[in-house]
Amino acid sequence: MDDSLLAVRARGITKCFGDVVALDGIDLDVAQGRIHGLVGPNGAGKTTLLGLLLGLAVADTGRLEILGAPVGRTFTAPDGVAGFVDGPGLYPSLTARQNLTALAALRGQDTRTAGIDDVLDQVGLTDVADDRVRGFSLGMRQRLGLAAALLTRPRLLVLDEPSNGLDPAGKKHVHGVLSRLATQGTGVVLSSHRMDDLEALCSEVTILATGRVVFSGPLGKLAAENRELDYRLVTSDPQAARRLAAETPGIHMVGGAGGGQRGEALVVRALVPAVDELVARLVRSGLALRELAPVTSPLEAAFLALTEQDAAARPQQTRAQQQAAGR
Ligand SMILES: Nc1ncnc2c1ncn2[C@@H]1O[C@H](COP(=O)(O)OP(=O)(O)OP(=O)(O)O)[C@@H](O)[C@H]1O
Repeated sequence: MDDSLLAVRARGITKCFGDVVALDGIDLDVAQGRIHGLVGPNGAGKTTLLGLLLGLAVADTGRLEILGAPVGRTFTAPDGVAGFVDGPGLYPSLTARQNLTALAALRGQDTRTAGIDDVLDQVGLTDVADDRVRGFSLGMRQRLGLAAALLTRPRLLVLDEPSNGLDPAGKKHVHGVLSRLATQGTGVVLSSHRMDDLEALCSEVTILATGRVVFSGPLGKLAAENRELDYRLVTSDPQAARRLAAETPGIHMVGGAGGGQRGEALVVRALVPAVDELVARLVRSGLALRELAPVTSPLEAAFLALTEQDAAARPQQTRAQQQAAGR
């Protein structure tokens, strides 16, 4: 990838807290205009990594470049970066609008032209703009935090679990905002435990486990290359579909056509090319394919497999163990 188009370029990033190795040699590339998901079990290092991108902490070792500029060793948000970890910092006794006005004034922006009404509208908080934040739900605070970040017109947006507490309408607003920002060229890095959100939003993901990257790349690569998944198929002729599936190389029968819901679904385990071949055979035989979907999403399947493998192979190291291993 052309480095000049990278919003984030991290190489060999390590961060310890006392004896705990929170990040252990992280490499990460995030292109401008992409939404990049960070996923991993509790304690994997997601918040620590996001904190480094926001300038809330500095790495012990490694090289971090944000929007093409190397990050120094001071606790300052790199230019063009906005976002939050552990929830946005807001004044509870002020209204939503007053919070944004205060933040804009602190940054030296003209509060009349800062676009406060526009960002409130983008995150769907216009109706409660003059209510005090003290009474806001978690989801409303998250949306106001996003509005505050938008005011700075960031070129890199960093969000820790932005979907937390969002109702479906709030999620629609937040997803819309992030997708629009990415279309306009802003890089977005966000963490989440919600695989469905990540799949809906992100073009690429990094899976962290015990402070290390176990996968980083396009979501499609997880489905296409990594492993067999279970797929559920509904066709116009379940018995014929079952026969064809049994004859197709690389297809393993898991259940269905009798065992499936309402006796009509077939569940097979296969890699993507074998599923493609099965679909071609179904169509050639004149069967209608009415549904085809993975039973567990590719991201969830990869997440479980990769993080379980990692946990079995390598429990989280302490700094002393890491040094003893020569790293
Ligand atoms: N300030 C700190 N002091 C001591 N240890 C810390 C600190 N921050 C993080 N850690 C430790 O670093 C490791 C990574 O924590 P981090 O919060 O980055 O994980 P996470 O992936 O965000 O987890 P979660 O999904 O639970 O939010 C954990 O073992 C955690 O206990």
